[in-house]
Amino acid sequence: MAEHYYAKGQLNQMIFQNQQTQFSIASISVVETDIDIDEKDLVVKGHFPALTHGNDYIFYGQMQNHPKFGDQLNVFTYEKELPKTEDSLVKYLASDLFYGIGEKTASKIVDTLGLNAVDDILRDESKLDEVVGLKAETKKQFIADLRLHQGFEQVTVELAKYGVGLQLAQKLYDVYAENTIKQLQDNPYDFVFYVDGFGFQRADEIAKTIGIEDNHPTRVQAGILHVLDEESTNGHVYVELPSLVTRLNELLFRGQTEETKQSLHDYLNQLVDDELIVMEADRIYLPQLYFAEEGVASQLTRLLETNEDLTFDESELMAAIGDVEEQEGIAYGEEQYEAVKKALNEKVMLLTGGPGTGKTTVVKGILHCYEALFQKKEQKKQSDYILAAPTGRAAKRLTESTGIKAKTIHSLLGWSGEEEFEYNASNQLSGKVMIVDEFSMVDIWLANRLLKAVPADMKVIFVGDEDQLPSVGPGQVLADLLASQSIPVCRLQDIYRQKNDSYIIKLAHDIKHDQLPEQSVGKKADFNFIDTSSDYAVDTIEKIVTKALEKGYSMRDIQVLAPMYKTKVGIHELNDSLQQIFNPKEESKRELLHFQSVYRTGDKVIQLVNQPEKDVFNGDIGEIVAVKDAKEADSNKDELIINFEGLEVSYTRQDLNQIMLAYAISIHKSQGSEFPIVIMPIVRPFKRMLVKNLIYTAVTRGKASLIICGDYDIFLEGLQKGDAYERRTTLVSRIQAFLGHNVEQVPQSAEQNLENAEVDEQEEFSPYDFMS
Ligand SMILES: Nc1ncnc2c1ncn2[C@@H]1O[C@H](COP(=O)(O)OP(=O)(O)OP(=O)(O)O)[C@@H](O)[C@H]1O
Repeated sequence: MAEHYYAKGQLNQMIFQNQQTQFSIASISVVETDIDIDEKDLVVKGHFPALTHGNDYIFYGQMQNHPKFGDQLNVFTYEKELPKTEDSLVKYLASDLFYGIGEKTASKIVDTLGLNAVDDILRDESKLDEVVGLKAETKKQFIADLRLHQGFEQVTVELAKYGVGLQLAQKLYDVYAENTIKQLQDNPYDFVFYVDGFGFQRADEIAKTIGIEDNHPTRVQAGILHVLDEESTNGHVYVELPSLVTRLNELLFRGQTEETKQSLHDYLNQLVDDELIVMEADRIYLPQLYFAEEGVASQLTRLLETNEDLTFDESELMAAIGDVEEQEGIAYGEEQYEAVKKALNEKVMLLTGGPGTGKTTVVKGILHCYEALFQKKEQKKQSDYILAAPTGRAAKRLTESTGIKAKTIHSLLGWSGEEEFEYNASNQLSGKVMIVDEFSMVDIWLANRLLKAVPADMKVIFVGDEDQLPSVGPGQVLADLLASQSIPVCRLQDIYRQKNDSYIIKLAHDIKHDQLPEQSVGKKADFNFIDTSSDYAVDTIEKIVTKALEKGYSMRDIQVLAPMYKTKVGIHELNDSLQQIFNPKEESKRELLHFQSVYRTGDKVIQLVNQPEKDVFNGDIGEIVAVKDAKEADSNKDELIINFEGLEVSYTRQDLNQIMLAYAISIHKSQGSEFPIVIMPIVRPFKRMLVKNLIYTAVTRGKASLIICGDYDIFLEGLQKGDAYERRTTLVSRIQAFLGHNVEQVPQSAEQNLENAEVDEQEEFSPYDFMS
């Protein structure tokens, strides 16, 4: 901090304040400074909370000359000195910072406890009992507020010494509160795994400052976990030893020697002994991913080997299918009929096929035929069927198409968000048939959890499109199950939906089979490719959206999909522009500012993470129905109320990083959903991201209309890049090993780990614990 200037003073006026980001500009009247200025007033600018009158503040930072506003102090950190007179202390305690404390109560506190009231209460909460007439609730809230404000300020001052500015300090404080500094001194690497935006390099610099040596186990261990974490964020289940060694040497020991390389091996062995990583041959796993793979393989083996066979008469099956055909007004194709039959016969089955091949039709057939053949004598029991999907929207679609309530996998398993799943190996689900749709989206960790909860007499049918993107989390479970050739499969190839006039379906299947027109196909009934450069893509999309709205389509019908958040045609930019069209600013619409975003009543938003306790899940799309300010909300905090298909959920500012505007969403987030109109920019800045299964996933989201705008050559190039998302997994060989096919030797140490009673303890971590 030596290079920083300081200025001590009192607030004249808050010029600007963004409550959420805490970005503030204020004018202060200076009483003491080392800055060479003549005026008494100084503008200070940076990330700090609203200042209150009557307090002394000390700001540290760099001077900057703003062309329009003149000299300003760019604040790096600040300290607040507590009020020094009884009057100003009363004003401070009666300010908006302390909920429920008015001037009368504030005076009482100061009269009773004097000028040291704040310090005394922070040291010993029972001091507040000396103030007569304070309700228990008020006391509790006051102490919490005091700790929040005072604690945060103390922490920011300390953190500044380690080069951590106010914005990051706020994030650290949200997680560690008053333990922030202790955690920093014990193990700053912890921040990398639990605080969004806290990088390994920064932790490493702090570690150096506090004297953690290069070869210190804490550092090396953090480095290894960091590399494994990054790899799992990219979808990989393991890292190969040579590549881990290279990465670690780069990360930890620039200018490595053979000696450090050797010690790295020693650390790896130590970590294996401590069960913090698992090594199998030359592969290194985070334990939770290793055990998830083992779990999926062993659970599938259990089901395949123990589940009972069902027997039924073929003529009865034909009669049952006949009923469904009559109901639906269609004739089941041969492969569809075979799929229904196989699903009834097999204990576990994979049903895969591109769009419009009749996966849903087969699911309906399975449900109807199971009921007709095996529940003949009983009353129809819906409780025998479990239908599930990885996202809320996919579950809703499945419910609509089958007439049976489908749940998200998380809610099916009873996830509370923090504790274990309610349904697990020792408390399994009940039912006879489980069908899981959109299975390509299920990652290795969730697949393991799901399979554990399946009882031995339940049939399992996994439905998915193998050409879509793999799961966001690690693994590629559907692709691996198919590749294992150990589980019965039905692949539907014939296309039924809008057989003659749907170009979307034709395009999807052409992409799948690598048959692409060289020339832009231009306009079709349900498809259009509009040539445009990246400079005009946003404009073009705005025009298309405006036209669609004029034609009577609603915000819910129209979905823009893009592969990237940044760049001038990225999701953020698109959302900013499209918000003006879909839901422009109006007097009557309330707004809430959050970082760079404005949320207003009527906005379409997307949930970005699973929140099982609120029953909202990653990818759910909702609409803001109310914006409340703190005075109106029960929580006494600013709130957004979002309606997700009838379910109203409230979000305080703290929760707002869980949502974003959803006029444009990522292709990854669109998995499992379909929209009447899909608009997709395919432009040069996206080139790096565009690969076949990404484009295929986007194309297959459009139900009635798909409009691509951009550069046809970039589109073709993307479609020719097929393997960019290949993931490192070992599920195929594990399944084969468990089933006794093509057995690969599992090393002794891993076997021991498996037998070890601590396996369950390991599994309590989820890969999400390591992913931001
Ligand atoms: N055998 C058939 N004869 C006539 N129409 C059929 C047949 N099978 C399916 N269809 C129709 O084709 C359309 C697509 O079928 P379905 O929704 O079952 O396919 P899907 O594979 O689930 O498609 P998607 O993945 O795109 O949702 C539906 O309208 C369905 O009624």
